[in-house]
Amino acid sequence: MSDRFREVARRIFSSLDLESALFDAYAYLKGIMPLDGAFITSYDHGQKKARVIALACAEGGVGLDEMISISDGTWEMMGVWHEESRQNPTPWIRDHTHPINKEFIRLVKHWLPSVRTRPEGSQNLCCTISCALKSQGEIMGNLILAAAGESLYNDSHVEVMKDICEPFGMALANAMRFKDLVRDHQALQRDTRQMTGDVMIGAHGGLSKVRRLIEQVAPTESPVLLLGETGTGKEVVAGEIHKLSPRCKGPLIRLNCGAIPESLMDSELFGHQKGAFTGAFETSVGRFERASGGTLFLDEIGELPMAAQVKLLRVLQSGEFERVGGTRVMQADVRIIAATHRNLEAMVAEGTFRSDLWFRLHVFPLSIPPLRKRTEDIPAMVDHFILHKTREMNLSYRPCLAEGALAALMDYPWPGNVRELQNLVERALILSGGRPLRFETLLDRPAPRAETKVWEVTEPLSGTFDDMAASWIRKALVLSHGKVSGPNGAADRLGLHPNTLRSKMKKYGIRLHRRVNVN
Ligand SMILES: Nc1ncnc2c1ncn2[C@@H]1O[C@H](COP(=O)(O)OP(=O)(O)OP(=O)(O)O)[C@@H](O)[C@H]1O
Repeated sequence: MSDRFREVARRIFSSLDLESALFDAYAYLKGIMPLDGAFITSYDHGQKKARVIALACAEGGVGLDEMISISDGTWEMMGVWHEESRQNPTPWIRDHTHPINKEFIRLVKHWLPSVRTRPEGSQNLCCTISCALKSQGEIMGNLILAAAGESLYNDSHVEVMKDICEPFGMALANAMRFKDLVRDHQALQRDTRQMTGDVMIGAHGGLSKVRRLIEQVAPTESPVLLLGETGTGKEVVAGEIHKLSPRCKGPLIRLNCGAIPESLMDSELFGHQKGAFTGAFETSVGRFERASGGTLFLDEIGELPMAAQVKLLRVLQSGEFERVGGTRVMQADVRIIAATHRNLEAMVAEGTFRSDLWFRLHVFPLSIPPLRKRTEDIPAMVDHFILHKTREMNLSYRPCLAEGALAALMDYPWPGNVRELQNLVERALILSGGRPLRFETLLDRPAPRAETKVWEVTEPLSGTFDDMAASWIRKALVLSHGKVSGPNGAADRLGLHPNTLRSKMKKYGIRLHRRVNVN
């Protein structure tokens, strides 16, 4: 394997964006041969049109995916070339006098506005060297390298082309497959949204204020922080923001920060190069790259480990990131929506969430009220869930509600919010056997009632908050026999991270080398 092959392969496979990979390869090739532009094209023989998939020149890489009509004369010559390339893949040199190159200059002027504005004549001489790009024996397209001037390419450049056409062919095939996958994924997302209703119930009721805020923030690029109890619809709101944003044609990619082990978090966010760590058998694309041009929804952001918080902050500040084990700096082209059911401000005070990251995310906080505070939405939600669950469950009938059923729902505190209501409707449908739906018995259990505890103050306050906190820490240390971390340790009993507990012990002057006094 030649060094040229290795270097070009490394560059052309460095990114799923064919245009940036092509620009990387172009920068390398420009150092070893005359070069002003590199083009990856394919031809539609039915329509007699050329498709420019990507091009790279001094200004950078551009992904075009544009169809251009070609004159009949040129098309015939292209047909001959295409047929010959099928039989014999030797690269072709075309000098500045070749008629195809005259047509090529016309196309280059069309694709590159900067060429049009250069002094007349400076771009009118053009040599090209091109080769067919094949994958599994099929011609997928062509690589055309072009330089302004006369008779610039010779046999040594043919050897370069022979070396590099294979990785270019594979990269083109992968890029086309990736594009298909993205298209499939978007279609699937559309279908899923249609199946689940793709509507935010309550937009004109209990969520009307939320709806107004969504409409105000969606057109901007600002990060949004969604706050609300579990199941209130934070993901639904994130979807609405994305849908109404200028990024709506791009992907909406979700990462549940609470579901990824800490050791894999960097790789999930930023991707990794093959061999970056034990088990990294393949290069993997992270969520930042997958969300490129769209929105990255970071759910359960409060669960993001400290080390990952630092890295996320760095990306939000610089707009750049690298894959784990990679050397190439990539631009982050995403809009961030984060969500949490936790009190991030308290976490910042406690030292478990970085204050600088909180400031970055807290640009536009949007609170979604719990369902018990917008019971007016319950009837429409029940209707909506009955409609969609009967479809999903392939039921031939659509049951109605029994008398008093709605009243029972309106009276319930809904600790699990909309998700709990959705599950309840599904359970009632399964049990109904076609009879009117009733919920009373399903609700007949001691629900964990949020916000219903009545606090009674029987004693006056004695001491400050710090005094109380220090006293609790001492008690927890006594109960855990001085053990700070681990199961049944003081940190565990207090619901704190051991490091947080240690820093608080330092703050309150609590030491462990002698018996801890409770008071
Ligand atoms: N306003 C709404 N209209 C229609 N469906 C909703 C609405 N709000 C929530 N849902 C449905 O309720 C379920 C839970 O919503 P979602 O996952 O968005 O909640 P969440 O706040 O993100 O929950 P968690 O905090 O657990 O991640 C989903 O199936 C969602 O489709």
